Amino acid sequence: MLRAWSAQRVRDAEATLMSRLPEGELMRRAAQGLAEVCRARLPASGGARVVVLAGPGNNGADALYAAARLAQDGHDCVALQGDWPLAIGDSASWSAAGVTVLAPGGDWAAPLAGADLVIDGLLGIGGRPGLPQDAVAWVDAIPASAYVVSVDLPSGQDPAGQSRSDTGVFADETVTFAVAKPVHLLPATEAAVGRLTVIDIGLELDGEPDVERLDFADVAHLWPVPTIADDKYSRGVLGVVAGGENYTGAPVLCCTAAVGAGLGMLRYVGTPAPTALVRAAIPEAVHGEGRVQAWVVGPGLDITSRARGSKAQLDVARSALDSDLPVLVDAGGLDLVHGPRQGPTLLTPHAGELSRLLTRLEGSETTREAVEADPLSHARRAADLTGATVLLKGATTLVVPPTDWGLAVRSQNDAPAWLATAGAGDVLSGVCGALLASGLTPLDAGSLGALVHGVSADLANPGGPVRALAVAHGIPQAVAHLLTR
Ligand SMILES: NC(=O)C1=CN([C@@H]2O[C@H](COP(=O)(O)OP(=O)(O)OC[C@H]3O[C@@H](n4cnc5c(N)ncnc54)[C@H](O)[C@@H]3O)[C@@H](O)[C@H]2O)[C@@H](O)CC1
Ligand SMILES: [K+]
Repeated sequence: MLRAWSAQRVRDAEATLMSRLPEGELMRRAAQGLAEVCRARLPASGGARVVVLAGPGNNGADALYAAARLAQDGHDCVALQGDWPLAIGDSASWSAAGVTVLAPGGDWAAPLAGADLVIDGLLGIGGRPGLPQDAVAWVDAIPASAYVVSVDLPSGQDPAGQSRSDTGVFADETVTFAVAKPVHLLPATEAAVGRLTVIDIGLELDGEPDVERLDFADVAHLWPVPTIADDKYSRGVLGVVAGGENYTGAPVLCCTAAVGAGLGMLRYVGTPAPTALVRAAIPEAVHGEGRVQAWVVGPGLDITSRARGSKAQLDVARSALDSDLPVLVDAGGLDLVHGPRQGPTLLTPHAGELSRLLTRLEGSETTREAVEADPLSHARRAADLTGATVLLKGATTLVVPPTDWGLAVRSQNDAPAWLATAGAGDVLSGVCGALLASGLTPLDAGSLGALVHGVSADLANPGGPVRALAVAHGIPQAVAHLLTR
């Protein structure tokens, strides 16, 4: 599990540790780790051009110290200083250490254009979103051929990871200290981070983190692997209320994925046309209402439909939501959510569905663009209003429990971009529903389901396009791959 703590909690822990260490020791460790990573990216023979974007705070100091070490290897190190005093030393002391500091107003364009490696030490966890004025032009002029290493975080991006800045740095690699921070894992900022390297500086953080990410090694701990004592009922029976006369594909995708995830049994409740398709595609399914351990309500469900069988199907959907069983609510089923329900609940909207849900529940308009600009706050609002865990689908998928539970948010980024395709959400609902039926919490079912869904997409056609049905069919192999790796 990858864990991230907020900038404030890292600062508090740093302050405690610093009071027990010689002055400057933490920064020495940070700069040493940073220099080692940069060294590994540069030719051992020296001679590369390294350009430091030296900010006004300790982030800039880390970068300057690291550059001084690279200068010892024979690299040509230049630091750009903006309209602010350097955090540490002056141009004479850095020059003695092998780093040429270009004062504000100097000709920075030529050295930057020739950079092999850029060390972005503008802002770290003390940064507010946005860049210092002088640095905007520097960041814009970083050549595409340079390898950009951001110190602690890509400068200009929000350390809390809530909002994205298009003018901030987009790094090839971010070298952070002690632990990851939310900026590294959350959807608004993760794309700017590049490869993430965490350097041990002897700082331990404890208590519930702010953000968590399941990794492949977590699958073996969480996945409900059956034992010889199990039977089909003990492994979990899932009821799926999905599809309608106009939406016949969603239930096939959802049920295929759910059965493939290793359910004990699946019950399907649909209208005539999708029922015929589910009968043909998933012979394991049984049809009609009956005892289940969890429900999936909503893929391809049109609650306004008057077609044959729709009313009876909707009655089952409503009674599922009225029950105290775990329910995953997706797509059309989200229109049936009015507030907190009794049982464990996982809502799985995409940004557009979340904006509509919030608009309806709050009685004032929330746009899709607003959700996309700050996914975490909006998912949290929906979780707080409904008492449900909210899985917000996207390139990075968030799984957000209500604030007063005091739990970390999960953020999963396991899927290739090819997975942005119709039907992928129906597959995800089937996998997560199967996990709910086996007894996992909505938080675990959502994040583990998102991970397996992404891995299945990757394995279905590494490096190329995937269709949702291939992802659904690939779930059993993806689970085996993760359990036996
Ligand atoms: N605190 C510690 O013990 C350690 C800190 N380290 C480094 O120190 C960094 C934090 O240092 P600081 O607290 O000095 O903070 P930063 O270096 O992140 O930046 C703070 C400075 O930038 C200014 N600033 C912030 N946002 C701005 C904006 N948008 N536009 C213009 N100016 C802005 C602030 O007024 C302040 O002068 C970490 O990210 C890490 O790189 C490491 O050396 C490890 C140890
Ligand atoms: K930085």
